Order: sequence, then C-alpha cells, then structure tokens
Amino acid sequence: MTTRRGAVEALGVAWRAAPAVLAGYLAATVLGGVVPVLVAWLTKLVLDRIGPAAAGELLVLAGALAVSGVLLVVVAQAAKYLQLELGRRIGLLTRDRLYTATGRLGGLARLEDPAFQDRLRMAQQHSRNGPSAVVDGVLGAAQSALTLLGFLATLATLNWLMAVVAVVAGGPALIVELRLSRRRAEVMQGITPAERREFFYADLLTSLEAAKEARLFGLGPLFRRRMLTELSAADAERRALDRREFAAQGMLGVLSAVVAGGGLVWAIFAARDGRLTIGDVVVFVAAVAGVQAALGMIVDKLATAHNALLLFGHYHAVTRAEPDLGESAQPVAVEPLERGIEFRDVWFRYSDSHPWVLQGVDLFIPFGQSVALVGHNGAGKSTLVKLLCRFYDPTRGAVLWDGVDLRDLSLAELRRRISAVFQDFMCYELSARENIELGDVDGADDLGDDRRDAVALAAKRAGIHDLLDGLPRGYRTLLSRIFIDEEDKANPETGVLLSGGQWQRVALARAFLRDARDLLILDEPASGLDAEAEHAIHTELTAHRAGRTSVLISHRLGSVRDADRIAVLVDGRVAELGTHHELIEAGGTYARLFQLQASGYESRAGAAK
Ligand SMILES: Nc1ncnc2c1ncn2[C@@H]1O[C@H](COP(=O)(O)OP(=O)(O)OP(=O)(O)O)[C@@H](O)[C@H]1O
Repeated sequence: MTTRRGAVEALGVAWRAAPAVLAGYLAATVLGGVVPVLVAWLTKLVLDRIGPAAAGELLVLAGALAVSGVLLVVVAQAAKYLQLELGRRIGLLTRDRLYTATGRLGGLARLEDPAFQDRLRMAQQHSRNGPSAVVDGVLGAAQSALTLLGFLATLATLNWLMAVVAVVAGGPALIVELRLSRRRAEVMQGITPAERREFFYADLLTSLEAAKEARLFGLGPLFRRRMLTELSAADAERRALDRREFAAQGMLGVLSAVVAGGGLVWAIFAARDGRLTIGDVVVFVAAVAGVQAALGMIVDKLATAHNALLLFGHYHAVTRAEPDLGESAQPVAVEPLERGIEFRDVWFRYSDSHPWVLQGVDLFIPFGQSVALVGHNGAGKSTLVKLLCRFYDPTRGAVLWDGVDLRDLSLAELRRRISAVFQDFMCYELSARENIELGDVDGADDLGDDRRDAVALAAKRAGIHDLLDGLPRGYRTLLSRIFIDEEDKANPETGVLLSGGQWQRVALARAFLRDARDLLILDEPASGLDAEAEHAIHTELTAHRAGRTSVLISHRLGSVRDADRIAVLVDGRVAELGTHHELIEAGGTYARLFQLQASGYESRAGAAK
C-alpha cells in the first residue's frame, strides 16, 4: 500500500465512521490555524495605535483581540473533544471490520501462521488510532500550514530574508522526522514477536490454567526471567531508537534556536534605527516563533501520520487478507446427507514444510451409520475430522458430501449441518446455560430464555443436568471465578469452577443441542469421564444414533466396538476397516490393541481379586 493510498483509505475510514464529527473537526482545525495569525496582527495594530488612534478605534481593536483570544481557546477545546470522539467512532468501525475480516477466514491455517499472528496483533493495536492519527496528522499539518502561511506573509513584509531562512531551516527537520518515523515503524514491527513471547510468559505467570504446574514445578522464576529477557530485548531496540531521535531532534532544536536568535538581534537593531515600530518587533518575534512552531508542528504531525500509516498498513492487510480457503463463486447448496461422505485418496500436510499426515486416505462414511476412527497418537484421526469440517482443504484428493466436493459447497451451510465435540473443546467463562446454548445460536445476537427446555434436555443427555440445575443460580450460574456479571456483583462467590469431566459433559451437551444435524463428530468425547459416566454416555449415543451419521474417535476401544464400521489409521492410511468382529477375526493392529487393552483390564481385575 502506498503512503498516498493509505492516507486516502484512512481518511475514508474516518469519514465513514463519523462524517459530522470529521466535518466539525475540520472546521475547528481551519479556525485554529487562522486565529493565531489574527491575534498577532491585532496585537501589532493595538500596540502601534496606542498613541495616535482614537479611543473608539482602540476599543474595537482591543475587543476584536479579546474575542480572538476567546475563540482560540474555545476552538482548541472543541477540536480536542472532536478528536477524541472521532477516535472512539473510528475505533468502533475498525474493530468491527477487523473482527469481521478474521471471521471471514474460514479455515485455521492463517491463525496458525506466526507471521499472520504478528500482523494481527499490530492490526489490533493500531486499527483504532491508525486512522485517527492520520486524520490528526493531516488536519494538524494543514492547520499548521495555514498558520505558517500567515506568519510567513507577515515575516516577508518585515524581512523577506528571514522568511526564507526560517523555511529553509525547516526542510531538514521534515526529512529527518520522516526517516525517524519509518525507523520507528520498523522497530515496532521488529519487536512484535518478542512482545508476543513476553505476553505469553506474562500470561503463564498469572493464568489460572497454568498456575498448578507453575507452582508445583516451580516454573514461576523461569517464566519471569524469560519474560524479562524478552522485554529487555524489545527495550534495547526502543532505547536505540529513542537515542537516535534524541540526537536528531536536539540538533534540529539548536538550528531553530540559532535562526530565532539571529532574527531577534536583527529586529532589535532595526527598531533602534527606526526601521521597525514596537508593534513590528512584537509581530516579528511572534512570526518567527509562529513559523518555527508551525514548521515543527507540520513535521511532527506528518511524521506521526506517516508512522501511523505504516502501522495502519497491517490493519489494511488483515482486513483485505484473501480467505485461507477458496470458496467457489457459485457454491452449491448443501442438501441433507443422503448417501454419505467419502474421503477419496486424501493426502494432507499442514504446510509444505510439514511432513505428510495423511497419505492417500480412502474412506466412506455411509449415511446413518457410525464410523469409529482408531489409531496411535499422531496417526491423523483429528486431522481427518478437521478436513471433514473443512478447516483445511486436502493437499491432494477430495472429501465428497453425497458426491460433491466440499470445496464446491457453501462453507457456512456445510458447517450448519455438522455438530462436534473436539478433543480440545472450549470452556467458556459464561453462564452454564450460555455454555450449552452456544451450540446452536444460528446467527442470534443474544441468547434468550426461550430454549430453556432444549438446553435442559441436552444437559440431561450429557448427564450434567442435575449438577447445573443444583448450582447457586441454576443454569444462570457463571462457570467462572474470573469474571463476575451484573447479578454476581454483590456476591462474587456465586461463580463456580467445574471439574474436567464436568466440563466435558457441558461440551457434549453443547454438541447435543445441535445434534439434529446431519453429522455428529465426537473426538475423544469421553476421555475425561469416569467409567460409569462413559458407559452412560455411550448408551445414550447409541440410542440417539439411529438414522444419524456419526464419526467417533476414541482410544478406549471398548467404546467403539458398537460402531457400524471401525477404521484403523496407520501411517496416514486406512490400514483396516470393518466391524469389531471382522477386525478381531482379521487379527491385525485393531485386534492387537484391543487384546492389549482387554488384558490390561483383566490383569488389573485379577490382581484386585
Ligand atoms: N496444526 C498443526 N500444524 C502442524 N502439525 C500438526 C497440526 N495439528 C496436528 N499436527 C500433526 O499432525 C499429526 C497428526 O495429528 P492428529 O492430531 O491428527 O493426530 P491424532 O491421531 O488425532 O492423535 P491423538 O490420538 O494424539 O489425538 C501429528 O504428527 C501432529 O504433530
């Protein structure tokens, strides 16, 4: 993005965010640029006419001076308020656009890319003040330019050479400041990874999730040292930049002091020789100071705007990022599943630099049947499920929904037809009801009480209803001790923490709430449940499975034996496929793993006798 295009876009954002506020800010800026020159001239006129002028004329001039002075203050305050208001409105618009854009990324690949994460962080930090700073910079520079022109004209009438010197002295400042601003943007970008690591360690030091291991393993000092190392590395970069700025700006300051001093000496001698009046000297001094201040302001504002623009480029890049999953120009409507889902020679790796995870998977998941995926850790089971939800596209081959490539289907519609409990399911720090209702929001902005029965039913099926109902506020109880909501303000103790298995049941209830869908995916849905609970959940799943298509991943082979088909993944391929009995008879990997688990239970049972 070029600087000019960036500036136009940033100003466009400001205009769309708050046209009236921007117009008001513009008017205040113009007035703020003209009034100081007016004040200087009125001061000169008053001083020059103190002796000769009639009282009436003097009164008018003094009155005009007083009004201008008041105007100056009022305009400055109004501009300040409008600037802040504009910033707030821009913040709202850019945040909305930024998160709409990240929501448009249908897959996961971008969010796993560290470079994109860095860019996203910069965009989050600078999306709000980027356009504001550009507007402030451009308007501030325009305002100072008006003041500059006024004072330059004033200076030129008194001493044209002084006007030229003052302008020429400002040139280097502009170049130096623009260079510094580019460097500043580079430094900020360069330290982003270090800042991310710093926040990561800082988070580990204070987050509840990390607290147990951090305390027991004594990780606090290690994390703190690492956080400080990252901070020191970033600070070293910032320090070097500050020093550079200090040296450059110091030299520029000396240059303008020399110009102003020289001008003052000339004005004093010109007044002594009678070539200038006292009013002339006053306006000359004000003009020199005004020209220098305006030049300094222009340089400063342009540099700020330039820097903000460079950083605003990240917001631009994120909001314009190409979707990580290509979507067909005319996506096919996703019809209810009738025949089944097919993996056809699917090859997949997470990126070109990663090894192959899937190497030619052929698998059919027939409509209305349950298919279990088993295999060693890292065999690619969850990856297969992620391809099914189209979080990634196969590197080679295709996944077909009733014969149609997922890539040709509407992504949103496809997802609406799937329910899932992921291995790394979410624990939302929201109320119990919301935790379940999130499974079926269907575009709703707010979650209401009207689906209370459906939520309770889903919770019953997941075996968590009695617990949630018995909480201090029932389903309205916050499942968090970190946030307190309006109702909990008086009593922060009402939030509760659930156990791992209880959270897993809540996640199951969430999936059950939307399980009138075509496909139910359960990736280790019962890993945290006790044996009795697991049995109950599997009985429940089997009862509700009739006519539904489901994919189940589990390491506990006892819980997949009822599946209509069991697929064993080995080395990125389906090595075995069949019913429990067929696979046991075949005597392959599944049979071996099953025997291993069964004999483990038997030997434990034997030892217990
Ligand atoms: N986002 C990712 N980026 C890069 N590699 C990944 C990513 N997710 C998984 N992998 C790799 O892909 C391989 C398969 O992972 P996957 O999670 O599909 O295995 P799994 O069979 O579900 O294992 P488990 O039984 O342990 O859950 C692993 O080697 C893993 O390191």
